[in-house]
Amino acid sequence: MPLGRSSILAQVLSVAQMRAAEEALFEQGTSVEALMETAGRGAGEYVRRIAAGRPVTVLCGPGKNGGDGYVIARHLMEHGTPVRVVAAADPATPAARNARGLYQGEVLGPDAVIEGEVLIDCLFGSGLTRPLSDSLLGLLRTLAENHHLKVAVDLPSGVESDSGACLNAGLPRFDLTVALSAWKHAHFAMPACETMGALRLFDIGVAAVPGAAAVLTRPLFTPPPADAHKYRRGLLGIVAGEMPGAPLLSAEAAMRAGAGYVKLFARARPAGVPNDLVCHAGPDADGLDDPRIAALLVGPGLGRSGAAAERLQAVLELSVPVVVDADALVLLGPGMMTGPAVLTPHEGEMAALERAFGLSADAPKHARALALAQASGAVVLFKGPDSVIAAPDGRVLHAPRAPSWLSVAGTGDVLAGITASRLAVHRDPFRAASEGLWLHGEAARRSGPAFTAGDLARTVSKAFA
Ligand SMILES: NC(=O)C1=CN([C@@H]2O[C@H](COP(=O)(O)OP(=O)(O)OC[C@H]3O[C@@H](n4cnc5c(N)ncnc54)[C@H](O)[C@@H]3O)[C@@H](O)[C@H]2O)[C@@H](O)CC1
Ligand SMILES: Nc1ncnc2c1ncn2[C@@H]1O[C@H](COP(=O)(O)OP(=O)(O)O)[C@@H](O)[C@H]1O
Ligand SMILES: [K+]
Repeated sequence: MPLGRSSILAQVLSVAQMRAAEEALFEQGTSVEALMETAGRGAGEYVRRIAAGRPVTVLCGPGKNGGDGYVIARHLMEHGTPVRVVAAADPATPAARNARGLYQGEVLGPDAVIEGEVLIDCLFGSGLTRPLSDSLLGLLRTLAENHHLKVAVDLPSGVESDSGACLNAGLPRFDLTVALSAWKHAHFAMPACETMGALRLFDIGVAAVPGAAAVLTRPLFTPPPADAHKYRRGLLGIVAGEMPGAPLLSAEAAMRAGAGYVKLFARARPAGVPNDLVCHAGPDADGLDDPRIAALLVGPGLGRSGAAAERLQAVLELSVPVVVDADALVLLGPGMMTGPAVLTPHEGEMAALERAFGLSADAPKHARALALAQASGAVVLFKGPDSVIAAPDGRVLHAPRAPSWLSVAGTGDVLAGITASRLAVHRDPFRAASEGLWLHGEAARRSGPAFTAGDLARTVSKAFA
């Protein structure tokens, strides 16, 4: 079945994939000029609305991003918005030269002193290959300082499309970034994504690209079937360790994320176990061989001692679908996982895993997640302000920005609990990671400012709404 337009619009493309998708449109008879016209008019309409009659300065570079800028300027002129262009360099491609030729308005050189209301950055887009020269960086920064509202077209100049790296220090921040034709990795990767302001995408009709990454969109949740019972909805076992607080937080979240039954396995019943959480007290691995267990969570509060490592080994040998988080990630090595698994590292745990699996950390975040997924055979949910999910089969999902209030102790335990709960429901690790990450972000959005991890865990059921 062909993909619907909204699935195609969720795809996230590398520069090479973007060029290939563009080539496919050319082969169907579209010209570069026509594509630039569509893209420039689309972005121009966003600019016209946001400018609301205020004068606009468009900074144009030599490539196609600059070409888009001349189309935007012409669109604004035609609709009565005052506009002028600052040309940082002469157009260097036939399409950009054509766009400049069609624009009849004012074009100033890079030395002009300009102050104004709205700045449009069309200096460089996805074609940026090296840092901006000092003079171009100076021009961009001066214009940014002298305008109130700043809009980047496709990408802010100075940002590397495939990695989200900022190739210069001191790049300006934008209020809005209008992506053209498809999302790029940089739109979701730190540090670039933080400079972009609100994100919008303008569709120019590219087709689905096989193997492309995608943005995490709202999953489809259904209530339990009419004949559901607690075991059919999934029994989740949470393996406690040396510190009781973290697995209790995971359990609070897991009980609200869909599993029919959440059971805490601890050596002794910890203080503060809520009445609605069943606790199985006994020695290591006691009770974990219950065939009704659909999924396990191990790691939060586990500890890093020899005893903790043995406990982890015993859990992984059961080959039950498992979420491996926190301390367990630091104890994990090649060959230890025997069943379906989700790993949920933050940056520090990722670095430990890369050492254990002999992987390089010198790559964009999504590529690091994918390399670990392929080396370990597990789905990897690499957390942070720019969380990303990768599967061994090559699927990659970027999360949209989540509230930075999540940067508080214990929210990782909540994410692990939600993800494990989803895994107990359907035993599909990639789906569990996607649903877990989405519910976690949505619970954070619904929790308002300055929440605790406990508040977040108690908000998870509302995120289903
Ligand atoms: N891919 C598509 O389907 C479409 C792309 N369009 C636009 O085309 C853009 C990509 O165009 P280009 O590939 O021409 O790339 P850019 O416009 O980003 O510029 C690349 C040009 O600048 C040079 N360059 C790169 N880094 C430089 C630096 N630091 N200092 C000086 N020169 C540098 C390159 O050698 C190349 O000549 C997109 O971002 C988007 O705005 C749109 O026009 C329409 C459709
Ligand atoms: N600045 C931020 N913006 C958005 N999300 C964040 C930010 N910082 C952390 N998070 C999220 O919060 C959670 C923190 O998890 P983790 O680092 O394991 O903390 P802990 O071990 O204290 O639970 C992760 O899901 C992470 O993606
Ligand atoms: K730009």
